[in-house]
Amino acid sequence: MPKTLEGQITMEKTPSYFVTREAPARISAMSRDTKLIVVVRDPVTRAISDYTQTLSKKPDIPSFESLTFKNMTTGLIDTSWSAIQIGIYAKHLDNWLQYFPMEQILFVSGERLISDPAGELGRVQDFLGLKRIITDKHFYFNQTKGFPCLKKAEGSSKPHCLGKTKGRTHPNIDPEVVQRLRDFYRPFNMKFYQMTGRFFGWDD
Ligand SMILES: Nc1ncnc2c1ncn2[C@@H]1O[C@H](COP(=O)(O)OS(=O)(=O)O)[C@@H](OP(=O)(O)O)[C@H]1O
Repeated sequence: MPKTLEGQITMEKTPSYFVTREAPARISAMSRDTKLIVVVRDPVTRAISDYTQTLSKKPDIPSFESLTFKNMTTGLIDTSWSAIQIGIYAKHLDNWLQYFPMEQILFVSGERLISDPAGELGRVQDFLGLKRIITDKHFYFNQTKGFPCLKKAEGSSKPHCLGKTKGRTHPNIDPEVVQRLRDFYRPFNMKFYQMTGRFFGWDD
């Protein structure tokens, strides 16, 4: 990481940090003051999105349903499959809390980032000790895309929306498998809500 001058914030983004065992110790050894921001969404939708992304690169992979189970007959879920593993947020957070206090970690809701981007970014700005510069007036909702877009991109007068790889159509998954996954994640989600003090609403 480059040195940071007074009045500057240095940021780095890598999705796999949150689920990498060695990451908290290494980041803490670099700087114990580091603030951490993690975007989380319903782990079931997350798993399907993850699978959809892999499928777009490797169309020959087995079905989501068959990858979900270690044993289809007993219904034993394959927790070693990364698409499933990553969504066990409470377990990953436990690992981070060995090195960082909860006050240094902010969880952003992926769902709210779509339905209320300004509200969610308001929390981010507060967490980073920044003035709330980004507000509702910076966004509009693009119905076709299903995502908010920036009215003006930085250094441009043109709007900016998310790229083509965001908002891929997810395949239809057997509702029984989805339900089985909901049941699997529920206790981990409850623990995660408790740990973070925020109810993400994935288990309504
Ligand atoms: N800004 C913002 N707000 C809300 N949701 C967002 C945002 N950026 C990415 N996404 C969604 O995250 C999913 C994974 O996207 P990634 O950027 O990590 O990967 S990828 O570029 O699509 O490969 C992928 O989810 P799905 O589209 O549901 O599969 C993205 O749409």
